[in-house]
Amino acid sequence: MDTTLVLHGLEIVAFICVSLTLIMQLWSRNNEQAKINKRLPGGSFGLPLLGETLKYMASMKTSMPTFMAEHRQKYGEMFKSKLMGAFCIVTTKSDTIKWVLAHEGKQFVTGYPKSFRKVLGEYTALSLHGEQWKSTRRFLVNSLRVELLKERIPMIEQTVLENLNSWAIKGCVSIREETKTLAFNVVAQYLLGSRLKSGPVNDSLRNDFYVLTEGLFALPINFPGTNFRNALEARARILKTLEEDIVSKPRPAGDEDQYVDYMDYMRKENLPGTTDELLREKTRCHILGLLFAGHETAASAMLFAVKYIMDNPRVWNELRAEHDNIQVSKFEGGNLTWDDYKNMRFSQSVITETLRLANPVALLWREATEDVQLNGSLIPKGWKTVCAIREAHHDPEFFDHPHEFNPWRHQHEVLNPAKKPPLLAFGGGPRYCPGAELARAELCIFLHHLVTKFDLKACETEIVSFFPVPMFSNGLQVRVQERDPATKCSQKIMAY
Ligand code: HEM
Repeated sequence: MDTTLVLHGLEIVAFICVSLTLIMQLWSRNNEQAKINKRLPGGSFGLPLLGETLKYMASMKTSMPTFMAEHRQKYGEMFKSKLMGAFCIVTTKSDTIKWVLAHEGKQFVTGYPKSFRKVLGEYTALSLHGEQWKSTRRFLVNSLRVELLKERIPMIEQTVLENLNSWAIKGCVSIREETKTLAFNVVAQYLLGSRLKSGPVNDSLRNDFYVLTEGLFALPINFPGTNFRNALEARARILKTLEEDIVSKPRPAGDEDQYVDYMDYMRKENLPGTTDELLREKTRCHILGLLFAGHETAASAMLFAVKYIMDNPRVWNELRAEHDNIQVSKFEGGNLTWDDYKNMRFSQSVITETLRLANPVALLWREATEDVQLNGSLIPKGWKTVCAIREAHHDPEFFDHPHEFNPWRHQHEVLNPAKKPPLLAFGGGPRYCPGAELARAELCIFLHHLVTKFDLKACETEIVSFFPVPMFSNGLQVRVQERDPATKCSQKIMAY
């Protein structure tokens, strides 16, 4: 037989075999996918590439976001979706969310979207997992511990007073701007001592954090003019400022400095592969992450607390009575103490209710490290699990009239303990916010001086929205006046 003919025949056989194998593989993969799909909860992946991202963002930019509630109604408490470029299972029920958060490092690890990790950096706590995260976490918990916080109460009070005293002079203020400045100054001093107290470096850093926040959950399109690109550039400027304007300058005597402390600590931890250059980069990134996490969240909580107490005279009066009582109990207007803070019970409920309705963190992101079976549905390995805490905070099963601002619902003595509302404002499980107590203390001190010294009046009607963070259309413009002397108390107020 002609050898060319034989070779030709063999080629055809080989071609058929390869094609058959490919078809079989494709078929089995489709089969596998079909089996997985059957085990996924209901839901929709939305548009190709974009998924449901734009739909979610558009909903969060309104005053009454309905994306999650509508999906929950249609598909149940867990549903599949595609958000920020990732296939995900969204959970909206507090029990399920708590379970997911509690299994950090086991079935789940942190899984924030690409834009978030790129903008905040790979070395911030929320991007790290495994041993690197554990050692950073130990440092965080230690540096934000209660004993240290107690010592810093005078510093926080001083910073609050400096900020608030300028309000009355200005007359009409943007509460968003003012609370951003205040919260930034508190956390900057907490971390870096007096170096960042005020001035042009402080101003430029704060402005860069505005830009950075806008890009955190933007589509990761690295093109001039996009929010993502602007945020990356802001990040680079922040890191440069930290290195050149803060760290390289001599530390004032008596200042604490978490930058140096973190570097020393990580050097001692001696994680494999850590060069000196990498250590400096990690440290800058760590401080950037803390400055961000510590001020954007607390500022947002202060902003919304102001709005809610202004809109609810009964709350304002009860809050004022609580703080007037504390004030008259002090000798000649002495400074606030840790015990005073611990006595601000109604204020704590106001803060909790503010965070329930307008938590600065709407979604917590995890990634499944293995196939997880949850509530009868599958979360496939490698998929994101999105914990919708804002939605859980509006669950009518736990919160009557969930859209109403009602701080009294958190006063546990009047609650049936079995129905204690599930609060996830500071997360849960091993990643529970290490700055929660600092944030609460700062907010309480802020409320104390606000309601005891000033009367507030809204300047205009503003529209609220919740993306990328909760905010008001004009930053909440408020007319601030010294408190009417007729309402000042000279005696302890007994009944409130
Ligand atoms: C009202 C204010 C605050 C709110 C609502 C808040 C909320 C949260 C939430 C929900 C988490 C968990 C994220 C997750 O599990 O994925 C978290 C983590 C974190 N928070 Fe806060 N936070 C606040 C204030 C602060 C402050 C003042 C600091 C520090 C100065 C801080 C530092 C951090 C850090 C470093 C983490 C990451 C912890 C880890 O990954 O182990 N936060 N925060």
